[in-house]
Amino acid sequence: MAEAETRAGFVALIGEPNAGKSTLLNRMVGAKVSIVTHKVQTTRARVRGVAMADASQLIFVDTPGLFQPKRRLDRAMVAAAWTGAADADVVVLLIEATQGLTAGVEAILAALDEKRAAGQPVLLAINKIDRVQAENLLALSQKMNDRYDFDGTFMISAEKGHGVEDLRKDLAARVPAGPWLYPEDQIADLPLRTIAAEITREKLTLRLHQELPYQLTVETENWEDRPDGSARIDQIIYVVRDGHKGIVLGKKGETTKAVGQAARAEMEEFLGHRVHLFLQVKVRPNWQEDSERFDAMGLDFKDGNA
Ligand SMILES: Nc1nc2c(ncn2[C@@H]2O[C@H](COP(=O)(O)OP(=O)(O)OP(=O)(O)O)[C@@H](O)[C@H]2O)c(=O)[nH]1
Repeated sequence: MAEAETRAGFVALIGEPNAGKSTLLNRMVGAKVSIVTHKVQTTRARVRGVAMADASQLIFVDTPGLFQPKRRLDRAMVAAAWTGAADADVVVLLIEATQGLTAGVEAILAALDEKRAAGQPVLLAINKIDRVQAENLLALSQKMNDRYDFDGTFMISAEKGHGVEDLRKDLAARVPAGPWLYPEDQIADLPLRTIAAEITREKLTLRLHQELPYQLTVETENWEDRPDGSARIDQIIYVVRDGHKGIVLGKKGETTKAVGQAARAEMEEFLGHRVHLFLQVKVRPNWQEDSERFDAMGLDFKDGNA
């Protein structure tokens, strides 16, 4: 008997900030490749994870949150999101059951009407169903399907896992027949340096709350694998103003120290070996306007129409 036919394809997850894209990706892929926090707009790099579903390989393009672009960097993020969606074999629009058909979701649907490639299937996944009543959910599903011709509707809780298997199975059947594109054990094609920088940025965001989450960036400057199996990782936290340096450092450097400890622990868990992490805080004014940095973050500025 012939073996099951292999399939492989790209799946774009799109949705408003905070819809739960990273949570869903992590659950599908089964490893923490995209950073989840309670803050909106955490996905700055284009993160892809690879999930296996029966004989199918699903390559997820986790797009940055789609929102109204204000600065040049933001426009590049939106362009990156659409680039991912345009190339995908299947698009999954993730919305929040608690929010429903918001103006933001409307804007995405309008953009989909315009940009959707011929024959490109678009699925609707209503997320966070653990937080709403069943009858409200059915009404929302009806409303969404009246508004847009979805190829399928799934009700899920990315966090709790409800409905995720059904979505995975459906995606597995939709991607085209063909050889797998990634080795089976490969979970992400993001460079480890970027993942390490994202981990530190997540810890900073959690620690600093309201203070300046959107105005700093983290870069991994140096990574040295040591003969004893550990790694020395040097990172720089860039802030835009001198006054921010003190906030990031904290009294006697205690904020940076706590961030470093939390980030190191997570890096060790992710990498499976010991890490010596060194953090420095530097001022770099207007990094958001610095187009050279976009490539380093996985964003293609050329598509940014800025
Ligand atoms: N109750 C509940 N919360 C969820 C669920 N899925 C995600 N969340 C929470 O919603 C918040 C946002 O989730 P993320 O996965 O970071 O959302 P995102 O769409 O990737 O957000 P951006 O990176 O800002 O685009 C987090 O606090 C999650 O824990 C769910 O099924 N139920």
